[in-house]
Amino acid sequence: MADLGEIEELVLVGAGNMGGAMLSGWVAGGVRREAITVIDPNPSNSIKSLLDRSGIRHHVAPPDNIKAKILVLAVKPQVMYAVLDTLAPVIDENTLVISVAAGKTLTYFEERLGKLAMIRTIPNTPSMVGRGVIGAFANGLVTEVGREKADTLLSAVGQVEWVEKEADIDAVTAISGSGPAYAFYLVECMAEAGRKLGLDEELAMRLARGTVIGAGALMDGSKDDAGTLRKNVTSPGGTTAAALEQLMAEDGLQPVFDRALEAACNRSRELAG
Ligand SMILES: NC(=O)C1=CN([C@@H]2O[C@H](COP(=O)(O)OP(=O)(O)OC[C@H]3O[C@@H](n4cnc5c(N)ncnc54)[C@H](O)[C@@H]3O)[C@@H](O)[C@H]2O)C=CC1
Ligand SMILES: O=C(O)[C@@H]1CCC=N1
Repeated sequence: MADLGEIEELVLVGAGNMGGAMLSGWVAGGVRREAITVIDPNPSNSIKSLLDRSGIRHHVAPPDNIKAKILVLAVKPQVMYAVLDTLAPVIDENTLVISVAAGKTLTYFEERLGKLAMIRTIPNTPSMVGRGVIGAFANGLVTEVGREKADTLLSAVGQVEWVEKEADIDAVTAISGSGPAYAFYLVECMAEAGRKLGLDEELAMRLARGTVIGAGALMDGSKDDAGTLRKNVTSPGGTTAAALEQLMAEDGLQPVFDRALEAACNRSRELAG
């Protein structure tokens, strides 16, 4: 495992939700501030204050006095094309490129940046609190050392899962990339159902939110699988069984999740172009 303190010439392009989360993780994890350059024409106030506090170099456009050893691309897929056109000054043949953009394939990057060592990743928003899940795929030009460095950088914000086939990244995007939204939607639905049962709206939200947070923490500390944890809540003939009978009626939520994740996976493929 490489050491965050040994990272050199790390250039981050786009310091929004994802780029900003990674930047915070790197700073907290010990990447030297001199090793980082941020390129973002319009960083949020919180990122500006992190940059000011930590004294990290910041540019509104790619400077011509730095060659990135590692270049992290964290702009929206829709602006990626225009951004890639500006990056020649910060890239050479030794640059390792790491993309976090949904959908954008390694072929897309190779066609615009040339044949470089490249890693396509898909993180998720819990990366903001160091609890992300990050899917990653490396092309054949990534060395063992490059992969270790990338693993160390990504591990600063969460759990890294390497996949063997690039196509799997679309499915990873559908589960863990977009997945936090499904969990938040579950909280919204539980709270709304509680409100309909007569509870104060804010109380219902506190109960739903606390329950999902608590269930996550319980799962985190447990060796049991999700099904066993569910069965532990479910007394025969009790309240949970009554609720699950509704949730699992006919095929239950599975067909809904099948359709939802298929839609996300397809959208990820569409974003490739
Ligand atoms: N938000 C999410 O849950 C996830 C997002 N992603 C991917 O992460 C990437 C970034 O998404 P977010 O962080 O959510 O977007 P964001 O909008 O929060 O951040 C994008 C950042 O890029 C900056 N930017 C715009 N034009 C630029 C340019 N020409 N040069 C440099 N920086 C520029 C913006 O000022 C902004 O700070 C996207 O490609 C997205 O697909 C991946 C997984 C999850
Ligand atoms: O919705 C999106 O396209 C991005 C990628 C995964 C999560 N957010």
